Amino acid sequence: MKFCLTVYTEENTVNFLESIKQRAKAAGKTIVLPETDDMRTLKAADMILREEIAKIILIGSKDETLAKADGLDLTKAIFIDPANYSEMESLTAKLADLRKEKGMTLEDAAALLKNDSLYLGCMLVKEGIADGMVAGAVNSTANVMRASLQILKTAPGVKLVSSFFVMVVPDCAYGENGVFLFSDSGLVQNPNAEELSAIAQSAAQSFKKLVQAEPKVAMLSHSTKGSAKHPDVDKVIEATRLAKEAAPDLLLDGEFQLDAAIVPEIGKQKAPDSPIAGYANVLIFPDLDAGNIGYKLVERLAKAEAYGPITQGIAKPVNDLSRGCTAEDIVGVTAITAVQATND
Ligand SMILES: CC(C)(COP(=O)(O)OP(=O)(O)OC[C@H]1O[C@@H](n2cnc3c(N)ncnc32)[C@H](O)[C@@H]1OP(=O)(O)O)[C@@H](O)C(=O)NCCC(=O)NCCS
Ligand SMILES: CC(=O)OP(=O)(O)O
Repeated sequence: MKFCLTVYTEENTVNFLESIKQRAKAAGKTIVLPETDDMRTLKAADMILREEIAKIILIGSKDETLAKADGLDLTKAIFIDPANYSEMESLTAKLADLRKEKGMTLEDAAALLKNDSLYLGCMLVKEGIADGMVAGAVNSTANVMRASLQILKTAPGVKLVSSFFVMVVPDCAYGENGVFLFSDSGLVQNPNAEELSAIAQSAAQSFKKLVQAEPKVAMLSHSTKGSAKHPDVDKVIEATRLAKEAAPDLLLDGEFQLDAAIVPEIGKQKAPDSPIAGYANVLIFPDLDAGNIGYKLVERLAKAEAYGPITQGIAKPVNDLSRGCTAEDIVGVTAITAVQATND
């Protein structure tokens, strides 16, 4: 089922999220939330189950979790307790086999699955017991991503896993009526030109899948079309060239300063020959410092909704959260994860 998202009103937050939730509901996917000790996660599970956005697996003891979840309805959650889960032995053998070249023994795998719910969650996704995982309310991004990268690996034909945020900016006419994709704001620390080009191409696909509109991709820099000279600028120019070569049909251009990328009048002034200057809805940051600082600025100062970091290029969807997230953020990222798990 497809929902048209090309028209946003000033209530674009509601439109984006509601559309994603409807698509998630129709998909009927199962998502594992491994951070069961976190109250925001339990509140999110309650909301997700009540709204029937996805089926939920919680990792941990059912009795202990229900005792903590006073006032919440988690009766429809599936509990997987590492202390008595029937598949533990088989998952242990599979994990040890997967990581044997890295020196992992059966004992190591058993200890990891028993003590680290991120690894157990990723194995549930790997084995198809869950369709995706959402974590990071408690764990750092590096820990969430390391577990998923080690177990799930990249999708076929993809060399690099990276991440993005869907930013829904209130009262904003820029981008897709205030909806943007920012990448990479969470994972790849210092991409070279080739990696930056890969990030841009993945981000365009992610935008198409989630926002269901035509991506217009801006390669961001502190320079617009040669206005500044520096090796950092050269990197973005080369990444732009590589991305255009690899995906000639993509509406992608650069290098742009942020204003030239999203403000039509400034785009026209600084880059008059560009087909997308001033109209970009996918913003590719030159490195993780810029991307992470950029999304937090827009989230905190413009009061934007920030969904992510969402992973792209991974074999199956595992998504991270900021440790500063709310229960509502977890609901949104879970819905996005369920949509990512679909084939449409
Ligand atoms: C995610 C992160 C931990 C990976 O770091 P790392 O040091 O490469 O981790 P590891 O060496 O343990 O790598 C784990 C595996 O993932 C692979 N991998 C790492 N990054 C990858 C990427 N971007 N794409 C695909 N595979 C990747 C490695 O090759 C390795 O595979 P292997 O163990 O099968 O050989 C690192 O990129 C990171 O810390 N990023 C920043 C996260 C962060 O703090 N963000 C800010 C807040 S959002
Ligand atoms: C995405 C991000 O910045 O995560 P955290 O705030 O948890 O570091």
